[in-house]
Amino acid sequence: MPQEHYFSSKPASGDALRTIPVRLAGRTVEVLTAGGVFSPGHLDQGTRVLLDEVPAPPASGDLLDLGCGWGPIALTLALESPDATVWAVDVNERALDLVRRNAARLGLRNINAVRPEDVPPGVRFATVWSNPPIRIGKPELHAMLADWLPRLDDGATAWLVVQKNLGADSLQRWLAETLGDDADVERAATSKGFRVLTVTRAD
Ligand SMILES: C[S@@+](CC[C@H](N)C(=O)[O-])C[C@H]1O[C@@H](n2cnc3c(N)ncnc32)[C@H](O)[C@@H]1O
Repeated sequence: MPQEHYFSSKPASGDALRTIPVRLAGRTVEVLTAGGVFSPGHLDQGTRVLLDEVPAPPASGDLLDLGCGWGPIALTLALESPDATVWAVDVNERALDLVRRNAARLGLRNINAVRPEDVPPGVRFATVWSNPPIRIGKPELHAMLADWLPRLDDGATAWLVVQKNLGADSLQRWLAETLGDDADVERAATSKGFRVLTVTRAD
C-alpha cells in the first residue's frame, strides 16, 4: 500500500472525529477534526502566523483558501467576510467533509468546500490565503501555484505562509522569477520560523 500523507485523496487511517477548541476571527470555537488530515490535534503554528499577520479580507467577491485541510483559514475568511463567497479547496475528501461540517456547526453558509477541479474556471479571486502543501514536492507545489495565482483579480493579493526551513526563500525567488512583471512578490512578515509571502497581481 502506498504511504499515506495528509494530502491523500481518500485517507485510509482512522477517521474518528474529535472536537478541538481553536481561536478563529477573534473568538474561540469548537471544530471537528479527524486523522488523515493535516494537523488534526491543534491549529498549525504556520497557520496561526498567517492568521495573525493578514489584514482583514475583502468584504465581498470570491475568496480562496488553497489547501484548506479541516478549514481554519476558510472558516476565518467566512467569519470575517459573511457577504463573500469562500472557496475551500483540497484534494483530500475527508478534509472537505470536515470543512462542510465545521461550516454547518458555525452556521456559515458562504463556504464552498470542493476539489480543485470543481471550482468553475471563470472564478477570479479577490484574495487567496494559503498554508500551501510544501511536502507534496517542489514540481507539484510549483504547478499548483502556477495554476491558481493567475486567477487573482487585477491588483489582488495572495498571502502564503511557508516555514523558513522548508524553502520559503527559494519559493519567494521562484515566484518572483516565474510571475515576472505580472505580479509583485514580497516578504510581508517573519515570525516563529515562518515567512509570510505576498503575491500581488499587477493592475
Ligand atoms: C499545510 S496543509 C494546510 C491545511 C489547512 N489550510 C491548515 O491551515 O490547517 C496543506 C493542504 O493542502 C492540501 N493539498 C495538497 N495538494 C493539493 C492540491 N494539489 N490542491 C489543493 N490542495 C492540496 C493538503 O491535502 C493539505 O490539506
